[in-house]
Amino acid sequence: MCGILGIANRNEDVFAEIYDGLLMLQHRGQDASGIVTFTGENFREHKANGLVKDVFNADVAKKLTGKIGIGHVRYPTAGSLSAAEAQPFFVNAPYGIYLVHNGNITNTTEQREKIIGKYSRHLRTTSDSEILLNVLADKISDSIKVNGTGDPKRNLFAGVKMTMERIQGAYSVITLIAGVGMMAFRDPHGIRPLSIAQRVNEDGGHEYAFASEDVAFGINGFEKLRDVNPGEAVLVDLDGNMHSFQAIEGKLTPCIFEYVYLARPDSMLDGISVYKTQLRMGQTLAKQIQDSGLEIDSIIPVPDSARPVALEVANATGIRYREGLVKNRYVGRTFIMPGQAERQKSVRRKLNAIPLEMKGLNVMLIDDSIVRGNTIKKIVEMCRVAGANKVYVASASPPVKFPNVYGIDMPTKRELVADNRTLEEIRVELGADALIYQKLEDLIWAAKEGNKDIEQFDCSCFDGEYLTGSVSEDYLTKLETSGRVSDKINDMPTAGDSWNGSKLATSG
Ligand SMILES: O=P(O)(O)OC[C@H]1O[C@H](OP(=O)(O)OP(=O)(O)O)[C@H](O)[C@@H]1O
Ligand SMILES: NC(=O)CC[C@H](N)C(=O)O
Ligand SMILES: [Mg+2]
Repeated sequence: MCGILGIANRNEDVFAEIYDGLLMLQHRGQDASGIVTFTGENFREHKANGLVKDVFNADVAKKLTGKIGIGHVRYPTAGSLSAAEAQPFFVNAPYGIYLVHNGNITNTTEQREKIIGKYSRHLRTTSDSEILLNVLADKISDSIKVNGTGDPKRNLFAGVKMTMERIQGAYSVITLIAGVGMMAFRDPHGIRPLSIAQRVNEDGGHEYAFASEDVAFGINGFEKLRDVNPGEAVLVDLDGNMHSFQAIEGKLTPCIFEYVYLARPDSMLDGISVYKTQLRMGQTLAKQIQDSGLEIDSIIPVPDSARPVALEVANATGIRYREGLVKNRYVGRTFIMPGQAERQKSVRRKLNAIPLEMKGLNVMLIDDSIVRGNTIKKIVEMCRVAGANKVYVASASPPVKFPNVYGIDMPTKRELVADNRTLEEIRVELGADALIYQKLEDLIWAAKEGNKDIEQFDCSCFDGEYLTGSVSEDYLTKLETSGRVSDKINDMPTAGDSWNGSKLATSG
């Protein structure tokens, strides 16, 4: 998961608004940030590894003039952690296109070969997003060859259609095109979120924005219009007009993990409130906790993301809710930290138990998810040291058993604590006195209640069912052997290095 954002203003420079919007999306990626604006003649770009607040400063703000621009916060799922792979990415033909991407492309090996071999293009990085951009550029060029340069909109939409026919995986994308405008598109399954917003400016003219989550709109006075449809492309031209094109027929199957952990609770994704979904997850989990017959003194959330679920578990069971773990607000999300050793250390830095809420008590810890088990294992240990009598654990989502190939960096089975273990074995591994997992059907119910038109969710990390093509056993084996992107700290080309095709064959 990354965060993407684009704003097209009519009168004012856009940098400050993109900056503020990216701050609202920071939870989606903490490794790198980037913004590019278009002045009417030139692009102005700045990107680097780091948080939004650290990457941009007043000098950069002065340089990034222009009324239209796009931005990105990165949490890598392909390639490496190199600063050269921070987004946006650029190709200078046709038009000059910048691209930001949230998701993960699964047929990169074959597409990389085509780009380098058949189309004689050069790729500078190991990023899947750079491949996506080059395929898009090729396809727009193909359309220009047939239709001429007269109608950029026609060429862009035709290019997106052909790209969607060639690229597989998950992609929510915003592009900035010199002399044309800003175009967003979403893969035919709509796996990652993307929405459109509108604002009426002082002259009564309409201005538009795109963002991964609508939480990025309000801060700039935009109001959400709708989600981008799966398989749809939407262009906002430099005159401020919006055009939409259903490039290929889509079927919405959004990633259910967005509602569990990735998105902010104050966001609405595809018509579903993340917060309300989490409350419903609390109701179903409460039933299982009640049925377990465990004697529980207090319900304690693992801050931050498990709070809404735990609150509702407490309401539904009548067991008191207590804040037994204090979070150090200066340490970021640990799940998306690079490197396993780093993640384990940061759990301890991040959370501390309150002995008063532990001593002699039977506590039920609630977390939104248990992935590698780093977080909960350390917390169980902490609660025992703080004097808890019994430490029970409940996860608001089912066991994570399968790699995610659609934009969450959990590519290998072996790192998942639920892999190849029975419930009892997981409990022992985590050191808990009891362990309860949400049932998948209950999680699906909790999300679906928010929008009954959605027939299916992408639940691949829970059930191993991959809804797009090209996720073969072979692809998964390759992922298993190449490991997590965020562990490839020693595998980092520096900004400006070029990587050749053969080096990249293993990078998914
Ligand atoms: O089993 P693990 O591999 O440890 O991962 C699961 C944990 O990671 C996430 O929390 P994180 O600390 O990233 O962020 P949060 O503060 O938003 O809950 C998630 O909420 C779980 O607590
Ligand atoms: N998490 C994401 O959406 C990542 C986007 C892209 N695959 C990258 O690694 O940079
Ligand atoms: Mg957490």
